[in-house]
Amino acid sequence: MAGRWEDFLQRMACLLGEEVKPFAEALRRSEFPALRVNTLKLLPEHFAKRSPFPLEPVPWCPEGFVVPDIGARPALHPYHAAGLYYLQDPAAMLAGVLLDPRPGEWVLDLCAAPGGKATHLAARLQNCGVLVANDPNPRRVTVLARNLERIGVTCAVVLQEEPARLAQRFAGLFDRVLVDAPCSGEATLAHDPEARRRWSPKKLRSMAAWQGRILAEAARLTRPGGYLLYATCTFAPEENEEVIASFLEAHPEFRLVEVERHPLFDRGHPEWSRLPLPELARAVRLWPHRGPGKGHFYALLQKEGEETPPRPQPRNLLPLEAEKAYRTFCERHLKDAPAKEGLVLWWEGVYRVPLPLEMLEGLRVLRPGWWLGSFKQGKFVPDHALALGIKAKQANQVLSFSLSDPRLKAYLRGEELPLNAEEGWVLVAVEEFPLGWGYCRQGRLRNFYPRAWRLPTSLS
Ligand SMILES: C[S@@+](CC[C@H](N)C(=O)[O-])C[C@H]1O[C@@H](n2cnc3c(N)ncnc32)[C@H](O)[C@@H]1O
Repeated sequence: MAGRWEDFLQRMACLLGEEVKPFAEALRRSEFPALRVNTLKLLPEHFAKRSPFPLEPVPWCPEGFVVPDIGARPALHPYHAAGLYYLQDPAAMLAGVLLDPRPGEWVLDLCAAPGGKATHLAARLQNCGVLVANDPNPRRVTVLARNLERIGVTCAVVLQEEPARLAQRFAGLFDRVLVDAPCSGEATLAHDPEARRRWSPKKLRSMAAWQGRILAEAARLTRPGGYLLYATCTFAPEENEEVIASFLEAHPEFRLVEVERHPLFDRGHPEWSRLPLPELARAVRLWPHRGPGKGHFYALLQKEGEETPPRPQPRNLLPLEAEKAYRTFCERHLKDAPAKEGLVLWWEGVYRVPLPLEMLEGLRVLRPGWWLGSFKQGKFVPDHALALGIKAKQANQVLSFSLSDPRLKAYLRGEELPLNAEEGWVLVAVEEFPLGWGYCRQGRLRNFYPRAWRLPTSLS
């Protein structure tokens, strides 16, 4: 741990003085888990009533809670599988609060994987509007798509693109843009040997140049009057105040916004920047020794002007046969069709897209929208994302387990279960929160819970 860690602390001592000791201790400490309640499924106060874990509120995020029990394993709880919460560092929860998207808006998360902040943005949108969740890393973007599905996000398009390609296509289109930039990750140095190996003062400069380039594309993507939030989980002024100072110098059409302050927020530090613009003090720094979480930097920027571009509506482009199969499924298994507009067939998948499909032409698309199911051999087969995006009361056949029912874990392990019900699709749930599909036939429930999510058989 010595070497780079010591170099890092020495640099931080120049900034923090005596405070570097509690700072270093806080970074070394193992954190309690923290979760953000998924308001697409239930309100924080309702979750608090049923929570199997003790909860302490995160001071700056009404949906956020620390779980002050080191033995709690919220990632393995069935509520996690049902998308009732997302595990997230408390400092990262401030992004959704500061950017604060409103239902109906068009929002872009440019560096979105694995989806902590994107799922928060979708929840604030109440699934109404458009969320473009993008990440150029092919492995990470797959995890992003899965997390959006688990949380029940139905308004998202998932892309795997470079920001410059998005800026060519979507310039001036988004009401709110988040750049949660790739950074040197100093907040994770104490526990991540790989981050320590990569870290060096020289590296901070090259990261800053990279961040500046991403931010410049994000500026093109923001509409006049729109908001752009820059975030990092690192402390180096090179990657924070200095990136914002250079950005403001090159983009006089943006101003730094003064945000509502919590007593635990520190300000940005102009005196740490080579370009000491006084307005840098409007940025927010969260420190790991002053509040929950490992620390973050945020700068909320607004573009001048006031122009909402036309928002083209998606059209139904489902071939007749596929539409018939989808409608037949809905009539038989659901109370009503959960999506009626913007239906498209993309490869074998039936999706509800939140924007016209032509807008995505030529881009690397992982999900053009909410994956309702697949059209195979003339039949509609529902997807996991459909189960997680609806309420149990919308399905005709529901098998809802209590937490103490041993069949619950058996289902999550992927096992087949005995079930006397009508032949057809069954929505499986925990306490009325959907978990996935099963298909009932001849007294057995075939298990369609996705392999990637299944509990290991060693966990009973
Ligand atoms: C700090 S992480 C994002 C975390 C994510 N926002 C969340 O809350 O879960 C930074 C992300 O930036 C992505 N990235 C790397 N290069 C990028 C680029 N040129 N443009 C956009 N994103 C990039 C990485 O793949 C990584 O997933």
